[in-house]
Amino acid sequence: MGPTDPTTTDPITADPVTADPVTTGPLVVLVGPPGSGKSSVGAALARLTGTPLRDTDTDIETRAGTTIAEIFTGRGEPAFRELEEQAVADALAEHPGVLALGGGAVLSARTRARLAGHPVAYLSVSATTGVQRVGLASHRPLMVGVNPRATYRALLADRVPLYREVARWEFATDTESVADLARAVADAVALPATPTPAEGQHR
Ligand SMILES: Nc1ncnc2c1ncn2[C@@H]1O[C@H](COP(=O)(O)OP(=O)(O)O)[C@@H](O)[C@H]1O
Ligand SMILES: O=C(O)C1=C[C@@H](OP(=O)(O)O)[C@@H](O)[C@H](O)C1
Ligand SMILES: [Mg+2]
Repeated sequence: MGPTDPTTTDPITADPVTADPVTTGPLVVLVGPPGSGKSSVGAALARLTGTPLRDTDTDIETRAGTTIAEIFTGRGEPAFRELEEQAVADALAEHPGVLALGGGAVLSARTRARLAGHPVAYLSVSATTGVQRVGLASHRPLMVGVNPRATYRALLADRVPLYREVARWEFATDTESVADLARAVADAVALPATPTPAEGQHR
């Protein structure tokens, strides 16, 4: 996907809204399903560009003082989604660097509207690779179940249109390394790469 017109729908009035590019906020926002590499590529991008990383899953756990798995089990998914909506809104308002969202953040219409105008990159992944990457990780409560592959396919069917709605760029991640993806995102979004001391030694 190349640059797209960041058009979305006002969550209150349902009127189409064409957002102007925002001039403050994160340098780049990463969206995509679990296992697409948002957290890993986000960390690599932050290192590459010498900018801070923020991951809304970490923010939610810090604020709640517990794990995402505990929030899902103890309070339920709707409670988690409310915390997530607030965490994304705060990070969009406050964070100037690389921002990785949780895979389900785009389920919120308010969040999708808030993302309009921000430089959003969608990391895509096939169901086969996505399931391999997340495995049966219990810290991803949505993936715990009898048939993770069917769960993951259903998740992709629901969400791929939403990732595409909010993103200006799309990167297929199945056969790319985290480092190559970080460079590709930095190039597309025109982020300046800052050589780390380790890279400098090879010059
Ligand atoms: N491009 C990639 N190639 C190989 N492994 C990857 C890639 N991206 C992510 N992974 C691995 O997949 C797992 C999930 O990655 P993570 O960054 O946590 O994804 P997300 O935040 O999108 O759920 C981690 O073990 C990570 O090392
Ligand atoms: O897809 C989802 O609904 C979720 C994805 C997770 O983040 P990652 O996409 O970083 O794994 C985390 O927010 C939570 O377990 C719910
Ligand atoms: Mg993550």
